[in-house]
Amino acid sequence: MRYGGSNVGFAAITLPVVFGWGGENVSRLLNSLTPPFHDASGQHNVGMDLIKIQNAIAWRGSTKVFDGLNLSIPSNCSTAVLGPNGAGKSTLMRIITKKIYPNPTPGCVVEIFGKSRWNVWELRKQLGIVSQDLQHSYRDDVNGFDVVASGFYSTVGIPDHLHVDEQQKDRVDSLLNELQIDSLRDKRYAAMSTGEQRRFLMARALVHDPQTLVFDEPTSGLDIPGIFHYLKTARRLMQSGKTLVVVTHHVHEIPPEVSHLVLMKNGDVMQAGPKADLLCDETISELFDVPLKVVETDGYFQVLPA
Ligand SMILES: Nc1ncnc2c1ncn2[C@@H]1O[C@H](COP(=O)(O)OP(=O)(O)OP(=O)(O)O)[C@@H](O)[C@H]1O
Repeated sequence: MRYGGSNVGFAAITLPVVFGWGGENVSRLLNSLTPPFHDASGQHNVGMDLIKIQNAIAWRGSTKVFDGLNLSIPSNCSTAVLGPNGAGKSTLMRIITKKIYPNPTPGCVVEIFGKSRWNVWELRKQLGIVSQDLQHSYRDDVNGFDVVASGFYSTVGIPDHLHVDEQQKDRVDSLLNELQIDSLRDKRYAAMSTGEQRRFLMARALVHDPQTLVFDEPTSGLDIPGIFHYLKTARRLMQSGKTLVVVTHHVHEIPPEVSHLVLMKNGDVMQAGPKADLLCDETISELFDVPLKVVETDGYFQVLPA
């Protein structure tokens, strides 16, 4: 089945339209404005932030979510952005995925891989995203294969004018196999369980083999085996050299390999630093405004009422 349209694609189209540009030249121009994050060998430039946001003011409807947000996520380790409901995590995700833009005030910086301007399709090749928004974007009748293949085009489904070639089909099939969802290849996405849908979105995020993946509330709606499957997959990805950013309000979603934390509260960064320093009773109690005890077993964390 073939489908068109996506918010992600919309964002990619919006940039050129807003600036009055069009075509491939746009991508070339945008990418030439700042130095590339990757050098000629495809390695990350050392010391550059993965995401850097400075002085960002952002609104959702009539709510001012960020009033001068400063946040940075390092490129040399995996990070969890942790915070309670309403902290601004989804809004941050929308800024990263270019679904919303902060007010264009002087001093406002939003850099991803060291670049402030992106062709969103190019960005998708380097940043694989699994988000709640994406999970709910697919039409009921799209099948598993198309969900994954649509990652090549950052679309939701495969529009009629786009073609999935043999090499792309092979890549999709190998990812379905890797994530153990090949038996669901032709199943309707709407008829899949939440956990199955999440695995298809993970495969979709991996089609370009991006160095960096962003998982937004990755275990929301999953049962215990589903949570363990996510943790196992996330760990395997990090052990194979990928960088993960996990955006969550649950400490149990933070795999042992994640070493850096950004704690968000009330639209601001409360603290940021090594996980070992921040995942403690006092800091996590302050973050969630409730007395909590943090327990750790084999690098996995959980919180209990204090
Ligand atoms: N569409 C909207 N219109 C108005 N206010 C909104 C809208 N979406 C979010 N907000 C507000 O923006 C603030 C930040 O919300 P956001 O969804 O970014 O937080 P969050 O950390 O992702 O929360 P959660 O963990 O519950 O998903 C909240 O006060 C929320 O009520």
